[in-house]
Amino acid sequence: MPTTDDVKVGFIGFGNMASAMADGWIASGVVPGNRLYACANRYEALCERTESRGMHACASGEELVRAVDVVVVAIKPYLIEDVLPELAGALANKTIISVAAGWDSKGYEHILPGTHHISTVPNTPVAICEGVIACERKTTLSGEEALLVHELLGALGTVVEVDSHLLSIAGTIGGCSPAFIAMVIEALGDAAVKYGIPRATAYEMVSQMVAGTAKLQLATGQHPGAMKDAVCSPGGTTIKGVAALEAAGMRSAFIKAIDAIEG
Ligand SMILES: NC(=O)C1=CN([C@@H]2O[C@H](COP(=O)(O)OP(=O)(O)OC[C@H]3O[C@@H](n4cnc5c(N)ncnc54)[C@H](O)[C@@H]3O)[C@@H](O)[C@H]2O)C=CC1
Ligand SMILES: O=C(O)[C@@H]1CCC=N1
Repeated sequence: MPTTDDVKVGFIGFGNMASAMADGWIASGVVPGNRLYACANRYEALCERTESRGMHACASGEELVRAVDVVVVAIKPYLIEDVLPELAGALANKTIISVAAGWDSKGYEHILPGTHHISTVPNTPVAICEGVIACERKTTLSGEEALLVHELLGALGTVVEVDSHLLSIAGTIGGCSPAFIAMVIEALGDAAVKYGIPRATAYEMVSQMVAGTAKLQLATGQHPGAMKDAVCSPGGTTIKGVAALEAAGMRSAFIKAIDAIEG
């Protein structure tokens, strides 16, 4: 059984999510580039993305699976049923980590019965080891494999284990919300630019403010409402902005965004 000292990890599909995971493993030192492998549908483009990271590019899924111990399934969810069954033989003795939204343990048992798999949904901040990785509690991994996978994923951020019926919403909150928060950063950046702050300075300020607010909540465990109240002086400036956000339906807009995905 491999350990993090010698494990070889391969990505089937090497787009945004897979490359973020590779960057996190390389940055953390947990899996160096020379133990990371990838295959994708456009080999030339793949080589550019792997070479810059010191990784191996494989010409086919078969070649990739044979080379590694742990296989990360990082293609679009609708491709999984086409791509994986052809690799079933080679995957039989491998540890499979799925990152595809909507693919739980039951789905994998259907297309790859008897294989060793775990279903997860990470997010793009894994690239700097600040991710959230939702993991289905139900897996078909052995105890040793589960320990290795948790060590690998733990290097990328906070691992949150959930029951099967919560994997979808946990994946949505962790996996999709970076897009929403990036929109918030862009919007506040636009507002800063409107009042004369240069764009680069605006994004630096806004992103640090978002990171600092989130870190404060994590460090203190404060209720977010109490954190908001602490900024709103009576008759002050912030409460005017809070009232404007409420009038614009900010809270229901976020809840509707989640409903649009989960509903
Ligand atoms: N982008 C994100 O923030 C997140 C993505 N995910 C999941 O990650 C998976 C990949 O998503 P993205 O990286 O965003 O997509 P992407 O479009 O950036 O990457 C997809 C990759 O799959 C490759 N590919 C296409 N057909 C292939 C085939 N037949 N064999 C091998 N490789 C093939 C493409 O060349 C590309 O490298 C999806 O299942 C998605 O649900 C999960 C959480 C967050
Ligand atoms: O938008 C998507 O389909 C993927 C799944 C989670 C985040 N991004």
